[in-house]
Amino acid sequence: MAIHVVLYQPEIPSNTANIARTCAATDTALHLIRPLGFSTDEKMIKQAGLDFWQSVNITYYDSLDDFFSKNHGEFYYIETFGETAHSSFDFSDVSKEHYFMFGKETTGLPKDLLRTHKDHFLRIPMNDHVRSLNLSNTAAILVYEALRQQGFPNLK
Ligand SMILES: C[S@@+](CC[C@H](N)C(=O)[O-])C[C@H]1O[C@@H](n2cnc3c(N)ncnc32)[C@H](O)[C@@H]1O
Repeated sequence: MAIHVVLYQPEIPSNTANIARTCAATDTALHLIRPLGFSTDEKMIKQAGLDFWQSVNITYYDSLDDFFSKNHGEFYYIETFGETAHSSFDFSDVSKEHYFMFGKETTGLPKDLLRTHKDHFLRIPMNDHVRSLNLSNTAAILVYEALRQQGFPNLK
């Protein structure tokens, strides 16, 4: 899988459900870093009507360190305080693993990631009428930007 969505401690179930649907529709891997603000047990998934959940390639992690120790590739941090537009990087190489990490709804990504990865922090351009975009919209924007650059492989 060349495209990966990584959610850092997501809190709102409907956001993760929307993102999981996007991942299911685009063969994108989903990585969830705990703690999660909701349960993902079978009963909850069934009650929420998430019939696509089983077709998403989901991996769970106990911490950021756990995530980084198990994944290798190009990491991008999608955050309002990024200084580079999200479309400025080349995601077109399908032989590479592109990881897009998104922050939690209330507080975003940990600021200390900036110290070592500042040049890979990407912002989706917007004005200052709102503090941020909805998390699930931002994931869809990044996934589809990467897919557009890759020519929408295996999608119709
Ligand atoms: C609701 S935002 C909250 C984070 C934000 N730093 C804050 O505290 O105002 C949740 C997540 O959505 C993503 N996000 C929202 N708007 C964004 C934008 N314009 N550019 C990049 N990422 C954005 C980021 O991944 C962010 O961590």
